[in-house]
Amino acid sequence: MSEALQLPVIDLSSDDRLSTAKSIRQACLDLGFFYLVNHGVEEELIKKVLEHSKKFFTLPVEEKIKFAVKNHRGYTGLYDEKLDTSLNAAIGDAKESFYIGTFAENHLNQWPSEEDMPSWRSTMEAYYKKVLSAGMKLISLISLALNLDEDFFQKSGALSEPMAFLRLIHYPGGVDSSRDGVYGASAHSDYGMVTLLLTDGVPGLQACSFYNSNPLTFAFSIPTCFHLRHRQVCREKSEQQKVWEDVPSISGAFIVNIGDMMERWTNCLFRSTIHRVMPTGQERYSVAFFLEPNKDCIVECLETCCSESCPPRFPPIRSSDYLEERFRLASTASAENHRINI
Ligand SMILES: O=C(O)CCC(=O)C(=O)O
Ligand SMILES: [Fe+2]
Repeated sequence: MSEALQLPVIDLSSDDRLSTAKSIRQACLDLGFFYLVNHGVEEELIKKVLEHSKKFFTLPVEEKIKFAVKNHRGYTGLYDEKLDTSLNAAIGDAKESFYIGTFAENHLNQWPSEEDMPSWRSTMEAYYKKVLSAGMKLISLISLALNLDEDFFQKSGALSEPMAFLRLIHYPGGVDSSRDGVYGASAHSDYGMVTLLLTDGVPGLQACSFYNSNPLTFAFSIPTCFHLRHRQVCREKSEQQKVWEDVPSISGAFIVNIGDMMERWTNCLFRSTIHRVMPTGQERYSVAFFLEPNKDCIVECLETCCSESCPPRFPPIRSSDYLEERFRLASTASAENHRINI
C-alpha cells in the first residue's frame, strides 16, 4: 500500500527570496518534488485549459489522429507510448496526449481550427506563456538555491527560447491497476529542468523513494560527497526497498518536480525522482509543462556542485541531443510495443 507524501509548499510571490530559495534547496535535496503556489496563473485560465483539453479528447479518434504527432507536436493515442523503457510489458501506457511546443517554432505546432474549437488555441497559448513566466521565476530561485546568481540560467542562454513543451494528458476511466503491467504513465523521470504539473484532482500520481533498513549498505551505495539522508530517491536502486508514495494534488497549486538535465547540472545534488501514474479506474486529466533549456545549451556540471572529492558524474551534453535521444528511446519502446501487439 502506498502512503501520501507531505510535500513542501513554495510561495513564488514571497518577498523573502533567500528563505524561499532555502526551502527549494531542501525540497530538491529531499525528493525533488514540491507544490508551487501564488504562481500567477489565474484560476479561471486553469479551469479553461482543463475544459478545452477535455473537449479535444472527447472528439472521435478519427478526428484526433488528424493531429498525429509530428516533430514531437500533436496527438499521441492510447497505448502509443511507454515511458518506462525497461518494461517488457506488451502494452503501452493507458493515456492519450497532445503536445504543444515552443512558439519560437510555432509553425511546427498543430492546432484545431478556430471554427471547430473556438478559443482553443488562444487558451493554450495564454496558458503556455503564463506557465513559462512562472517557470522562469522559479528557475531564478533555483539558481539562488544552488548558490548561483539569480540570473545564472538566463545569462548562460539556457532560458533564451527554452524548448518548453505543454502536454495535455487524458487517462481514460475503466482502466485499473489490477491488470498486470498497465500503468497510466509507467515509471520515469522527466527529461528537462523542471516540470510544472496541473491535475484535475483525481489521484494516481506517485513518486518513488526508498527506505534502507541497513544504514551500512546505504552509506556505501551513494557518493560520499552527498549527505546521508534517511530517505533517498530511487536512482540508486540496488538493495533498497522501493516505496511508492501518492502525490496528492492541491487545488490551484502546481506540482513541481526536477528533471534529468537539472540533475546533470547539479551533479545529482538535486534529484530527478522517478514517478508514475497508476490507473485507479477513474478518468483523469492533467497538464504537464516541461521546461527544457534552449536547444544549443550545453548542460554541464555547475561549479557549485562539484569539487575535487566530488567530480562531475556526467560529461557535458547539448540539450537538444540529450532530449532527442530520450524521445527516441521512448518512441522505440512504443514501436516495439506495437510490433508485439500486432
Ligand atoms: O499526469 C500526471 O500526473 C503526470 C504525468 C507525467 O509524469 C509525465 O507526463 O511526465
Ligand atoms: Fe513525468
